[in-house]
Amino acid sequence: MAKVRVYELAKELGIESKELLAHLKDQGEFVRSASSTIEPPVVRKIRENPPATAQPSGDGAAASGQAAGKPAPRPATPGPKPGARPAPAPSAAPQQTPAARAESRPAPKASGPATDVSVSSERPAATPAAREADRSTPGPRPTSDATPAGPRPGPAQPAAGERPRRGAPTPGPAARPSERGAAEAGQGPRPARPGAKPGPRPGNNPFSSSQGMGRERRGGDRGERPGGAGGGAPRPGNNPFAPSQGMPRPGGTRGTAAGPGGPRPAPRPGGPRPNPGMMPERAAVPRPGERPARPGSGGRGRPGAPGAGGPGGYRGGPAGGPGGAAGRGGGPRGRGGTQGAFGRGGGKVRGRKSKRAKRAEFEQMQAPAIGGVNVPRGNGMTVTVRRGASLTDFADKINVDPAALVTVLFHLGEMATATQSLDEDTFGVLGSELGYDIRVVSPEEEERELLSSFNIDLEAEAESESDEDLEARPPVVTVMGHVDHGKTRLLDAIRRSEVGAGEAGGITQHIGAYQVRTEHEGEERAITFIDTPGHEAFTAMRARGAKVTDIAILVVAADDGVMPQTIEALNHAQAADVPIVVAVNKIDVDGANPAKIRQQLTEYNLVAEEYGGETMFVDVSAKQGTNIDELLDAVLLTADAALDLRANPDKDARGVAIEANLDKGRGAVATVLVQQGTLRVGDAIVTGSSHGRVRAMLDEHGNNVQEATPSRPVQVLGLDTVARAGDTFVVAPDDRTARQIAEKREAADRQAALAKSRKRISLEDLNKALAQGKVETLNLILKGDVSGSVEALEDALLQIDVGEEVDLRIIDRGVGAITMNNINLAVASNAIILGFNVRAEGQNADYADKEGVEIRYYSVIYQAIEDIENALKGMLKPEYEEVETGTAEIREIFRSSKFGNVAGSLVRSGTINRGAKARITRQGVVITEGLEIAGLRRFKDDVTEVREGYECGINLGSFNDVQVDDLITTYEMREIPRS
Ligand SMILES: Nc1nc2c(ncn2[C@@H]2O[C@H](COP(=O)(O)OP(=O)(O)OP(=O)(O)O)[C@@H](O)[C@H]2O)c(=O)[nH]1
Repeated sequence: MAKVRVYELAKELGIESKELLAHLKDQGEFVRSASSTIEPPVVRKIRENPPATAQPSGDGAAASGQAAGKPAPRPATPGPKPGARPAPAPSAAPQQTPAARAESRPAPKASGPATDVSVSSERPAATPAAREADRSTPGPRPTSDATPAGPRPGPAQPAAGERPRRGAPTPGPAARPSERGAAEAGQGPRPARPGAKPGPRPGNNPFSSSQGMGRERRGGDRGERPGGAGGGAPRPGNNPFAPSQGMPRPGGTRGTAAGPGGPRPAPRPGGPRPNPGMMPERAAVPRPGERPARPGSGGRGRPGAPGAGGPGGYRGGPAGGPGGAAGRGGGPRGRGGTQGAFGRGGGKVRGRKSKRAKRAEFEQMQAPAIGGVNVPRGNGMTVTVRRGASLTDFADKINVDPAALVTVLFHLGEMATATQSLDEDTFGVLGSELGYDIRVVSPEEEERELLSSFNIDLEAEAESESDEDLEARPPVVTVMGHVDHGKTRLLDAIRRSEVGAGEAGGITQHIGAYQVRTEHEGEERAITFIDTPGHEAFTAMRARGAKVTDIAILVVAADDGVMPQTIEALNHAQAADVPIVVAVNKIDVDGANPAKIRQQLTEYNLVAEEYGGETMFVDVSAKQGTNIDELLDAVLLTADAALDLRANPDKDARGVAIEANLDKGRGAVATVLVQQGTLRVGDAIVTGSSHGRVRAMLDEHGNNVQEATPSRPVQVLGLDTVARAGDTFVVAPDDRTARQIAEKREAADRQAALAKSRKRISLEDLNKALAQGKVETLNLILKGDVSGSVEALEDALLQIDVGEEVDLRIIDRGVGAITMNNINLAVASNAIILGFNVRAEGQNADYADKEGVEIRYYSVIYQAIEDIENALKGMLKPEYEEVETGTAEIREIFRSSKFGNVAGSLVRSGTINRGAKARITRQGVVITEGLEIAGLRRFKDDVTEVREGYECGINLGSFNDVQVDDLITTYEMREIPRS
């Protein structure tokens, strides 16, 4: 094709050659004269964009005429002239209009018109602003409820500015992005706003089919409609129930006046019908959890908030695109069903993770994997568990699966089931692995926690009390001392002194404690005495965490001197930080040497006042009642000097159960000592795991009392079960709370009992405990059948070379069966009991077991010594463990010439098997051991075993020294592996 010359083109364009020449030169073309040739691309460019004065003519006119004329007749663009197409902001409009006009012609590719193109491409950037301006003007938006849904300028702008650029009328690639998705097309620069007449969107240019405006136009048109017709059109993102509606999907397109779908049936001849392929990628579909659009929110979304504003929302595009404008308020209308089919259902299917699930996921990501399970790290967090807690309890506290903890523990070398009670050490191992500081709470803390869960906060109560609330209360005194030094007699003497004071009726009842009044420095003062002498009761209560005693009277017989139990009692009192008053008793006895007692006790830090110390010593005779008043004076002086004994009587009572029993006529009876507050008849009370309403209260004289103030012991009637000595009591707000506290305590006790099934301390783990510094002293309690063997055992044990690290102490010894007191002392002192030919039987054995006290039985002294020695050296190798299989009580003895004596017995527990090993005990003392059940009969039949509750005849072979009431215990020896 021949090259066109300047004059030819000028002629074609209907302008003068020199004008064209000048224009070309302005454009930078290398032309000299009218006969110069012009390169075809330049020709095309000029034809497309002739100089301003050019009049369309010929071909070019046809082309340009089309370009210019097309937008105007567009029926769907009500109002706006093409020139107004950018719908610019008012100020921008005038300048932009001409350019826009020019732009409506075929866009030049050449650099010259590029300015215009750029202007035009910028122009839409103004459009959103205009739209926003329009949006803000109350327009013909029909649905007023959609108003709040109006596009927020803020979020819409940036994206809006972007979008039009992409959709600029520049043919070619620039237009394509718009074409890519109906989403963009639909929302783009088109002002589907009331008042914002649809501007000259690129889509108005029928020649820019490749601009992607077809769809934009669709969207725009749709938008216009609803925009004009208002927000009634449900914009996808507008419908909170249709998360995926934001898509300009076919449904929307076709939808009634619905949002983007407010359709122009034929947006552009040949324009593609919307199809699912136009939908944005699936991932862009807003999910339920992401949709920001609430009803009425108009689908404006934050830029980039998926689903915020219809299509625009997906890509962070101009929020409030067509959907944004059109869809507001319309969600529920239109074709909700269709929307649901595409959107909501899909959203549901994908589901949404709850915050909790997300958090758990996050935590799991942070969790260490031990043994293939993930458990969140504690990062030093303190977790408290109660005694006897299990992995399940701990798991509950840190919100993990108990099974995971079982696995973790297993990988740490400890085997435990999820519900098994664990000891402190095991929790320690687990805690340090997982980063938790697991604290096994003490009984006191546990009690505090329990009560505070019922809004009974004893600490806060105490803190809130001012000095004015507190009133002086009598001291509570316990009498302790060595056996036969006169404790009981002294308590009697004190009680009698009260009678002597003229109390009507005297103290006739033993209720576990009593109060006496005495004149002290001209003032009548009361003193409360715990009527159970000996440190056993004292330790029993301490073992339960109860602190009852304010002052201890240590009774020492002047004719006997300081004895082991004197020291023991003294140690207990000092350990409990209880001041001591020494009663040097039996001064009436010949040979009594009170001075010697004073001198002996100085070795134990009890220095008499007359020797410059702080301890008051009073010489008394319990038998003769000598110096009893002086003793009471000394108690009060010591109390006043060493203690601040005050309590608030004006609150609900709190205290301790001193004694309890089941009375045939009155039911469960408990003697309680009120420590704070005032206990009244009718109060709902809970002590330990028993509870009830105080039906009546009796004092030590048997008199009914209506109320008991601090330090007052009273017998309480009305509890449902027998409380235990040392159980604390509180008055609860109501019966129900009292019952619930009792139930919780019972459950806690059960758990604690399970945990205690692991021994407090045993010879087997002694060496480990010593190594860990848990114990520095091995406390032993010796019980034997005769005093000679006990002494021999004690002497032998004390001669064991125990080294520097450990102290071996024999804290109690005695003759006879192992009693509850022995066990309580072992509990309080973490001691091991050695039974030499004696045993703990029945409930005592059960109690020891429950409390985790180890009792070792021996019949040969050297075995006991060897065991202790080996335990201290860490070399104890126990091979066998004795397991009791049954007990039978002898009811009758039948003499048989053929078999010898046959013991007619009742099986008390377990089973008695023929051939089993047996021992005979008489009142807790072993009579003989190593026997065998040689014959076993039920009536006339020989049997191999007899179960609990059945009677039988037992023949012990050649052993005939059986008596009625003897206990036959059968046992077997089981090998136990050492850990
Ligand atoms: N002569 C004399 N005998 C006393 C005195 N006090 C107690 N006794 C006697 O000493 C013996 C033991 O007295 P208890 O009061 O039973 O001694 P205890 O310390 O309570 O003894 P246990 O209950 O076994 O621990 C009794 O026979 C009393 O009569 C005293 O002051 N003078």
